[in-house]
Amino acid sequence: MPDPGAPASKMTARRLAVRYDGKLALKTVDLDIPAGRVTALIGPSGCGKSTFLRCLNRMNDTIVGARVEGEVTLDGEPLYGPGAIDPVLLRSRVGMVFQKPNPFPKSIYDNVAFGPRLMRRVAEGEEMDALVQSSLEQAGLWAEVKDRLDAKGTGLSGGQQQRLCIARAIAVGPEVILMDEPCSALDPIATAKVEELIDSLRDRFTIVIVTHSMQQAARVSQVTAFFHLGTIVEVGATEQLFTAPVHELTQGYITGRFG
Ligand SMILES: Nc1ncnc2c1ncn2[C@@H]1O[C@H](COP(=O)(O)OP(=O)(O)OP(=O)(O)O)[C@@H](O)[C@H]1O
Repeated sequence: MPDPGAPASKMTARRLAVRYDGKLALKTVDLDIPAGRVTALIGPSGCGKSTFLRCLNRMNDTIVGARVEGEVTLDGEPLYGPGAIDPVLLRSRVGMVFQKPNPFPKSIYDNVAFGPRLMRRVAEGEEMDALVQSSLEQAGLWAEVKDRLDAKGTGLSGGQQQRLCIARAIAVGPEVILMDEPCSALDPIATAKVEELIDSLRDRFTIVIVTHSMQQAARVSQVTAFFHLGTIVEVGATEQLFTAPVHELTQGYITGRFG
């Protein structure tokens, strides 16, 4: 029987398959992504985690030779095929934060204002100032940069740059934030800050994170999906998956026997 307390699915994937130059990288994956939760995607290198993540905001469209089959929905609306959401609108609803912090070579302020300006979301001046401030506050960076908003974003530390990229993603008002190994280029202190931030954001956003660190998945996520050779072997509540995995392959991976 369905659990009445379970959150609704914000996004769903059905029979999702991806080929690169004809070679199958993701094989008929089904996954429900619950609203207002952090979903972690784990698994050995090359198992298809990033490929899956990129399907959730059509980033695979930008890769020559990539072909996506199957269905993905956002609040029930299709991302692919007839009646699909416009990809530009989709990327404002489903934002992305990459492995390596990639601020634009612009001021801290202009980094955050970039998306809202492009989409003509808010007027310049007070309204934009307020949006920049609130985005930086939500990303836990405001206190550190409020006196130097004109300084280059690229001059910040790695951890600050990654939080700036999160502020930039937040500024366009997304509903879902995808993160592809967002801490892999950061030191442990910067990592801890970003992890705290992820936890604080899940009230307002649905988050999907690819991580190589099982400790990180256990710390930040409520749901974990274990990928292996292009398929999902097991998905469930994070605590359950790490303490009592059902599948032998999951057990092998989380105990470090392979991967
Ligand atoms: N742009 C691309 N062109 C061709 N093949 C690709 C491309 N991106 C990924 N692949 C292949 O698709 C498969 C899945 O890769 P993907 O990067 O999604 O895995 P991953 O689990 O995220 O790996 P990692 O943990 O190492 O980042 C791999 O065999 C990879 O070589």
